[in-house]
Amino acid sequence: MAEELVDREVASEQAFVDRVYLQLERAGKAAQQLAKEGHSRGRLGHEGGLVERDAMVFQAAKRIAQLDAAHEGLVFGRLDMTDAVDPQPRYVGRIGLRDDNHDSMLIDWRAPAAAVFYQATAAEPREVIRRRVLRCTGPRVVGVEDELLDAEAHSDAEAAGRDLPIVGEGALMAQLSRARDRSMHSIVATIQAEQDKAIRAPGKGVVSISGGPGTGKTVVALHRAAYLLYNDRRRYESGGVLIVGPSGVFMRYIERVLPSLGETAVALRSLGEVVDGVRATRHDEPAVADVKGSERMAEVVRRAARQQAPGSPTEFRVFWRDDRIVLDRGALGRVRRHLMSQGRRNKQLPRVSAALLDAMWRQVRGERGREEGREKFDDEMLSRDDFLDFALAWWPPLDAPTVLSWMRDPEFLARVAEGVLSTEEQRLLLKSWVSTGSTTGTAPTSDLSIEDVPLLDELRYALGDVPQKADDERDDPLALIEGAVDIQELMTAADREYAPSGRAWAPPTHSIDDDGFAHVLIDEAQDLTPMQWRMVGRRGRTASWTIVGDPAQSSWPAPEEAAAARAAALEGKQSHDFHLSTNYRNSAEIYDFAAAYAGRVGLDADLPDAVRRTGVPPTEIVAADGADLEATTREVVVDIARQVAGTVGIVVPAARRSEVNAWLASWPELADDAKGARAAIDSAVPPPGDDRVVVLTGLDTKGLEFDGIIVVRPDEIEAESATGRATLYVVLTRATQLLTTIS
Ligand SMILES: Nc1ncnc2c1ncn2[C@@H]1O[C@H](COP(=O)(O)OP(=O)(O)OP(=O)(O)O)[C@@H](O)[C@H]1O
Repeated sequence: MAEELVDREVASEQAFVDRVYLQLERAGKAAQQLAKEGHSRGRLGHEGGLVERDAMVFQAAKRIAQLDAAHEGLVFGRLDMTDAVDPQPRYVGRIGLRDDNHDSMLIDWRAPAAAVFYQATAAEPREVIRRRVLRCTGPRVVGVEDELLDAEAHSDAEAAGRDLPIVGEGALMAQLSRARDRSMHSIVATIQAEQDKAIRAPGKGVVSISGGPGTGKTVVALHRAAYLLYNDRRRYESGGVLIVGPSGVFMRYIERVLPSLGETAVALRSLGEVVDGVRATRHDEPAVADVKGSERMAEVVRRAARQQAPGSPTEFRVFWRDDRIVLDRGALGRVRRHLMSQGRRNKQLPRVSAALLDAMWRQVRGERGREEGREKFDDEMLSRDDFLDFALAWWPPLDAPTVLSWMRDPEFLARVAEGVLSTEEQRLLLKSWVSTGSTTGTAPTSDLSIEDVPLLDELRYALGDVPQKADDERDDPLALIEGAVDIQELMTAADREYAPSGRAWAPPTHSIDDDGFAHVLIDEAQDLTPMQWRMVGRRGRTASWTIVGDPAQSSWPAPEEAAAARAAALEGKQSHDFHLSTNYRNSAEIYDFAAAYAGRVGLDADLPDAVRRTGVPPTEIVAADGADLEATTREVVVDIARQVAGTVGIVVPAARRSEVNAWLASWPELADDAKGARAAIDSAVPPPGDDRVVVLTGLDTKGLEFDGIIVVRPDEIEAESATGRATLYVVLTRATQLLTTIS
């Protein structure tokens, strides 16, 4: 009987969903037609036609992308309101859709009219009688889950002849028990009231979202980005939304959420990719990372940017009429200081020759020379190759990688780090740089570590962009120093923000003037070093922000220093704080185990309630090193991979990663019968395809989740760095179903 009722309800929802898909197809065709018309207008050739074409094609393409992305679970919610408000059902979906009469068929989940879907509760039903979540696979309705919010209004409505049966076991539990795959999914159908508040907070100042593990901070922040884009598309699409997360693996884990919500106009960057054109994926060892992340590096880098280029000339001599002119160290030092006081180094390039000529002219004492005059003197010098070569070699246009490579020289580093870094700290820096690249010449950016990127960015800002030359001078480096240069007009973030809409976020330009965004969203913010805060701060000077984090999960050892850098990055902006209190990831058994660990080692953890019980507590196993450890790990991994349908993470100390990878490659049963599980060979590179089993270090697991977690040698993970206990706490909070530790 109950099954029949469910079938009947599913069938009736299917009829509505079918109508929606039909309408969607029509809307898609109309958009394509618009695109086609746009193209043929462009072919007319006149300028007006082209502008019109761009606008139309863009709008149409955007609409098509939106519709394509919407294909998964397009309709997910239904509200039945009290008679007084609306006797007709209201449907909520990933995008809004109207029928041919322009009446609303589907309400966009971000629209004000959809807010009640998330905010109504049994305590405060807000005229909602029944909230229904539709579970769909593509266009097929496979189930419905109802919640009765107002029993009194329900019996009134039924008495008045409306048929509102309550079926299912609750959408949230069904959603939380699903097997995990390699990407994060959107939660539009089951956003909880406290999460909804953070998602819909106004796009002003800083919205800060805190909460313990698994409370939905990441997924809420992503839905917030979609919400902001929906509500102020012009501002955020033209100004750009920057989303920063801890690692490349994490960015790939979350990258599908926004497109599935119909949004593609965002820049998703890991901390190693924040600077345009740079992509670092390797971490330095913890002791080195601590030095590179410290705010003190800003001073070291600033000094480096002011140093004379190593190997550049220190003297220039020339005869002119009766005078012997010598620019010696002292004279050049004065010119250098004068130029440096005028602003960023590269910005001074157009002034270099004039400043040198000033200093030289002062040495012209002879009568003949004086009589011929300054103008003649300048003309003659500027036509001499030796002068121009000198000027260019003495004040060359510099890029950040080059100056960073200077710091690989111990003497140079000692000079710029004096009084700021200890000898031991300098040794650590040198060790990390010398082991990865040459000590001379320009440095490639390909061997940079994630911790080098903020140093590079700091240098970009200390040096300034090399002024752009006019097109006809582009190939002539000397054009830079021959006085007037046509500096390309660059748009600031504010210009872009208010540029005519219809143009998406501009592509990377590598120019610091184009670094700014309209919104900056930082995930796992507790891990940002002071230098990383400086880097992201520069991208959000005029932006609104969303900042997400949990201090107990922090792997930065000096929290006060990071807090100060964060405050400086957000200076003058008002903060609105939201706190999430329910853990949706871990089973209660697993989270209790992790929370007990946090208490035992003295972490000041924010402890959420875990709402789902599985009846399976974590397992602790002891194994001796060597063959025993491998055999035990193998047994546990194979067992867990068979028990869970989704992903499995083997978390190991960094020093054991290659060892465990080698084991994995040699275990045939993983390939054969553990339900399609195969071993990933290197966790630094995310495995291809849909491998279910991966090997990760503790730091790699930040922000991720797996159905099963096996922790190999937790004590070693704990001892790996000064913040190893926080890292192990993170590791223990990654599993949705099964957790085993092997000590
Ligand atoms: N309202 C919800 N409905 C369904 N699933 C949810 C909901 N909120 C959170 N989740 C799920 O809970 C899990 C944890 O979410 P998320 O990763 O965003 O948490 P987090 O707070 O960022 O975690 P951590 O700080 O531990 O990395 C995800 O699988 C997410 O989809």
